[in-house]
Amino acid sequence: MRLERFILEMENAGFDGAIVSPGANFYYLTGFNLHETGERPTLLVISSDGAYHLLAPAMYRNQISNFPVTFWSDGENPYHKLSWIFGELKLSGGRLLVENTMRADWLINILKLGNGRFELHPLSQVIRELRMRKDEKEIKLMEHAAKVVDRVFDELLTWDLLGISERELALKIELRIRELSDGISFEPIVASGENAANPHHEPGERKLRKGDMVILDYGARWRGYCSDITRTIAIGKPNERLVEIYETVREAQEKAFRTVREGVMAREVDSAAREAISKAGYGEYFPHRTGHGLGLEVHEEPYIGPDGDVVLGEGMTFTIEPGIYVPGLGGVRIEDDVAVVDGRGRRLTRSDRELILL
Ligand SMILES: CC(C)C[C@H](N)C(=O)N1CCC[C@H]1C(=O)O
Repeated sequence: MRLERFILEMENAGFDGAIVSPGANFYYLTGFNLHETGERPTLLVISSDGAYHLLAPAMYRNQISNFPVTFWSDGENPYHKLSWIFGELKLSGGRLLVENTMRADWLINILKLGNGRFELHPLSQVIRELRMRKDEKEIKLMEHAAKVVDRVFDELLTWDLLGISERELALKIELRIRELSDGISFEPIVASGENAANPHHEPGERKLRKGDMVILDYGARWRGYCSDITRTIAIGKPNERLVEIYETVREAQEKAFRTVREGVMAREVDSAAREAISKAGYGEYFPHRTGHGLGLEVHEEPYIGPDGDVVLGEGMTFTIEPGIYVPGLGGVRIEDDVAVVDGRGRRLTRSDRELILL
């Protein structure tokens, strides 16, 4: 069980306990998807002695079973109950891990209860090692999420794209992802023409026209796990320079993928892509890392950048997505999701990477 493995790691690292609020780590450890509790304090308290207890709003009563839990109702003070939980778990002080993204008001109240006796550290310090290595079941879920985005890509190539606005196309992509999966893993990016020079362009009213290169970046979620794909397509014949840029990015992506194997540093994958792009004279137009870990979150460890000091290992899953962005002209990005399986890189997304002219 994940929670037991986590407790072991936490104890080995010399921590007395952990406090986890809703989010990917909470889901990873409990299996409960309580992402919507908002401002209502919801906290998983774990002691390195092996005991754990959840504090949750009473309105989530039906979503939590077979787990030690104390509910609080609107109008009650949840921190009185949290204080009781600390007592039960004998957590009166010491070194505690806390969720990196915990709300400040919850954190302040926890510190008050600790009365100066808690020394807080980020949870990621211990949980990152567990989260980074996916087991077979997790990889299967990610494969499913990847299949959904591949299918959406196949389908969108049959849509009438000439004259559609970026916003409309992003909506159509989102709708189709929602029909085929549990939802989107992030708001789709549709960046056409000169807008494609912005890696995180927000789809707007610009309509797709002949000669455009269009970056499409979108993802699906399946049973908590994410996919993330980018393809760049051309509407009619694009300008020669953009075709050259496309081929450079395609080669960079391929070279980076071929570098993936167990024992290689994340930064080696990044430099394979970066070198190919720099050699073609576009180094200054590649402003971001080559990729990022992917799993319960769309951005997680290991990060595949120039400073990537993680040694790639079995079960790690990440994207490879080099890009070139030239202001006033446009841009190209090609992205696949990759898993390290049997020591080698395996592409989870498999859509065509040749330049497609519509
Ligand atoms: C959530 C993002 C928009 C997904 C996207 N595929 C992505 O991760 N990136 C696009 C440009 C670089 C990269 C990033 O690191 O943000």
